[in-house]
Amino acid sequence: MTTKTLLCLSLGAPASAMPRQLDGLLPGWELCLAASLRDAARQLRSRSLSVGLLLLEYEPAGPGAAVAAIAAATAAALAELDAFLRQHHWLHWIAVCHRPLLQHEAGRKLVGEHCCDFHTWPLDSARLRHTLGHALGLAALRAVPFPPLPQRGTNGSYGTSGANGRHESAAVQTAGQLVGHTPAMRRLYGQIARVAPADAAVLIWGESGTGKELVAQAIHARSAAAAGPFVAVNCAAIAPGLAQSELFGHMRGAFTGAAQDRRGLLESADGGTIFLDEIGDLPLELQANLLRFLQEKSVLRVGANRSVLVNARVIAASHVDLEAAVARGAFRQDLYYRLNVLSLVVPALRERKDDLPLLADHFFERYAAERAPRLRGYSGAALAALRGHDWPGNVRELINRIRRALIMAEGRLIQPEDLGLAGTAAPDGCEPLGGARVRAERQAIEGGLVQGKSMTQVAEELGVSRMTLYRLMAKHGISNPARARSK
Ligand SMILES: Nc1ncnc2c1ncn2[C@@H]1O[C@H](COP(=O)(O)OP(=O)(O)OP(=O)(O)O)[C@@H](O)[C@H]1O
Repeated sequence: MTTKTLLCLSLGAPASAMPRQLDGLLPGWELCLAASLRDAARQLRSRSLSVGLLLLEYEPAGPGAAVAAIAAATAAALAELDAFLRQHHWLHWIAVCHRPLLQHEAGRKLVGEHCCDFHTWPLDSARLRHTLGHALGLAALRAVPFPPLPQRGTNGSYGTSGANGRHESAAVQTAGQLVGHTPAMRRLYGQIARVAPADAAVLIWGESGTGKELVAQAIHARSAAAAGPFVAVNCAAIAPGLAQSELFGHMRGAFTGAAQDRRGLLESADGGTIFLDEIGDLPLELQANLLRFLQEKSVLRVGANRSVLVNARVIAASHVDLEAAVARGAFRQDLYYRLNVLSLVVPALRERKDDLPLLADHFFERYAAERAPRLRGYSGAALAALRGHDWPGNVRELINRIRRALIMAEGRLIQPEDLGLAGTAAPDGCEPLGGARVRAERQAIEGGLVQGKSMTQVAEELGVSRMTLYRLMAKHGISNPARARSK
């Protein structure tokens, strides 16, 4: 029997009340309990969940006090919840509340906008189970690997109304959390769908802020381990002295301060995926241990004399050239080969500028709670400025600029200066350097390949290693002509 998992977020009542309220109500469901928005966000980061039950315990002050008695504190809590639900809109939410909450405008709006159904106390448990089963079924339908991509209409529109009157079609909303419809992104979606079911390690390369963690999440969500945890570790952020115990765990007394046995991050990813971001920053000593884990699928806690079997898939990511790190002796070659079984390249934003309007609309909606209500979208000049910029910080930079604009904009439309991009729109007839650079790179590779030379020769002439040549070919979607000829 497959496990039915549910996030239960209870607000407005003591955390201890929740297990009691749900006791015996939902047999066959595994409940992930969260008593705060922060707690819920944490659960959503570490698990792949598609259905959420919102237990809204806000009660009026007393009988008859119904509508007016929803205190200011409750209104503030509802506003905070509204922002949270906007952020986690891909979940199917079902609300359980007291009837008076629905007589209050903020409560009614929140449930109406974010939830696919609601129930009031006292609960009809059979109907609740039916609703939850239905929501899970809908979520499973939606989880079909990357739904069809949005079709650009004749007027350049994409579906229902987005920030610029463009449509954010259902496809955009649900392609995991990755947004983009350019050939480069479509190629990436195809690669994600292909590597997800395999059990091998995956290495993701891409500049900082391109979305490597989202790609890792998308692979996890489509893998056989999707119901298990997704544990993300930033190798660059672990304190050097603690790295061994953080990753592999420790036994009580193993070192000063080890007051009890503690499992490491690898063990907590058992049954799921461990995402090792900035893998190039992992100290050499730990690289050896990680290699052992990849070979033996077991971990030895610090101070332990027996190892524990752990079944976790490893997805690693790097924004630095690991091959160069291997050449410098900063990264183990055997680990590099072990991790690089399946590799993906996430394209930089400057290489897929046709995604900018879609991404801009997406973040306009995602951070809607931060914007002034009068703000309607982007001016033509702002869209041109987005296109004219080179995006060294990639999607993360785009998010930061849009969030700044949502707060700073004074008019009804975002202007280039709100984005901090005044004067960056590409003047007619002059191509921004980023685009020109990418095109030149592609032409040089294609030029070398068509002359029937071996990959080693082409790599030598271009002044890069063979691995880098393969990586660049994947980035530009250039296939190996020798392989194509032999088909
Ligand atoms: N294609 C995309 N669609 C929607 N959001 C995206 C996309 N790519 C990136 N993002 C968002 O951009 C931000 C940065 O993405 P992420 O952290 O995955 O990048 P990264 O490549 O792992 O960065 P770093 O190398 O610095 O760790 C996140 O908020 C992520 O949600």
